[in-house]
Amino acid sequence: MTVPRLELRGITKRYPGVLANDEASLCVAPGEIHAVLGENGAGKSTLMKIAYGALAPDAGEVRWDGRPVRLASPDDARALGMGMVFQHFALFETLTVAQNVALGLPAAMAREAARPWLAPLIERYRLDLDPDAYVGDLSVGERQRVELLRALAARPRLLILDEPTSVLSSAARQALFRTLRQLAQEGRSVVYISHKLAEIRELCDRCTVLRAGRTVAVLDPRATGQDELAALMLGEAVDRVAPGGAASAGEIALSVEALSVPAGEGERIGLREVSLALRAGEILGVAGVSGNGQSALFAVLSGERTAALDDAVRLHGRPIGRLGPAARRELGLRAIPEERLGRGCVPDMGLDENVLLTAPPSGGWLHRRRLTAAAAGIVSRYGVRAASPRAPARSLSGGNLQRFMVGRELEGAPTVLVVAQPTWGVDVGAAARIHQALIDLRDTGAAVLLISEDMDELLAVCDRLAVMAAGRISPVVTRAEVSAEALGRWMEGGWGHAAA
Ligand SMILES: Nc1ncnc2c1ncn2[C@@H]1O[C@H](COP(=O)(O)OP(=O)(O)OP(=O)(O)O)[C@@H](O)[C@H]1O
Repeated sequence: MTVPRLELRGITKRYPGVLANDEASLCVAPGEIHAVLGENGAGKSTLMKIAYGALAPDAGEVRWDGRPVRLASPDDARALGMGMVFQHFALFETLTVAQNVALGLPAAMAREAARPWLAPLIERYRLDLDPDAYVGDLSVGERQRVELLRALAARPRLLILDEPTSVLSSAARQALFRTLRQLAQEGRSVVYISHKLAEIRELCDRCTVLRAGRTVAVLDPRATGQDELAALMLGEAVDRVAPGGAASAGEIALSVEALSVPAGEGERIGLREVSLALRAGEILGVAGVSGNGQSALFAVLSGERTAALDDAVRLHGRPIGRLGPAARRELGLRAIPEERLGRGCVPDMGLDENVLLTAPPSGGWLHRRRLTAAAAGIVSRYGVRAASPRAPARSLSGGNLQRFMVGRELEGAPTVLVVAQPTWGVDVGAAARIHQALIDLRDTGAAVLLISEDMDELLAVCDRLAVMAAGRISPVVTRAEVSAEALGRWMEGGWGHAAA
């Protein structure tokens, strides 16, 4: 039998009130693409941080090439030949792509020497990045690709990817898969964490399933059905989303008219002549590869960025272009951004205090007990795993924080909801619950604008769809009229001919 490249034995890790890993194990062979699957909070990230030396286990052993190793820090793991792409970005915004890559390389590799082979590396992995661009000017999708590039630059013998495809287009995902298969053929190992069961079945040779911190199965994902995989990780079957009756769209609830805005901080593209009318009682999807103006669209609709003129944006017919987010919330508009930490939540504040962020108390009085009760309500209704309703936001697993934020905004009973990538990082069970919640909200007559890169998600819940490309928006089509080819063409900005 070949010696495993990486082996984790009996790993236990306890946080206050939570047993994140409970004698968990993982065994990855050379040249293998190995999936780690588990519901939100199952302990995947914790286990990976331990493998990568970012976290010390309370008990258990890490083995590399058959020998026990003590990893005091990620530097030790990198020195062995491990690379990792984290779910949350750890990039320097004031530095360029090339500088960020150089900083990620082991000191032994000449840093300046990175420059000449960087462009071919970007080309080879189809990462579509400018080495001289400042990371601060890049979109979320592009930053994700910088993280990936940084890991690949060190030529790792084992690469851990924590939900790498959540912000990739399907073409980029296929390119990534080709790359990962190539890495595996070269004898390198890949550990692949994802909630996307279809991807795991397409890409991975083996799959370790975690439930409540324990390893409950190691299997061949290709020989296991999707429903079976979901049931294994959740311990129960997943409810199917009921799309509900055909929506009877009502009055225009939110609209922008020929709006152009320059690219904001952290954006490459702004909005170019965007007109959009969202109606009550419908879910309108905005598809497209991130970095094409979606964040500018989100910002001008949520009020994070105000327009020069009041009537550039209208809510229920009322000009609101110059109103900020709080004033728009008063008028019934809620917005859920794609970045969870920092923008949607204050990481060091408790969940109860985070409720306060978008629901300030009436009369100016703070009732801590009421806040805690509100947070507890969201925690139970949206199945959020948290040590308590007062637990700091940063102590939640990524997917659980996303559930909490979606729940918090839905509880505000908005008449208009603008939401970006609502199921980024959530497991299949929670994704189904969030989709159902959006459909239920629509059925109450609310208008929902869903900005997403996930075509399956858009087709599952939207009544009408448009595509964003290069800061422009395509014609809007109903779900019945949608063709995958047309959408693909539109994502390249080619609706001039398509619409004719
Ligand atoms: N720094 C921390 N402090 C307290 N609890 C934590 C901390 N980090 C993680 N936890 C808890 O440990 C458990 C496992 O979290 P982990 O992030 O490993 O889950 P995960 O499987 O990666 O989830 P997801 O799919 O949502 O990313 C969760 O209950 C989480 O709340």
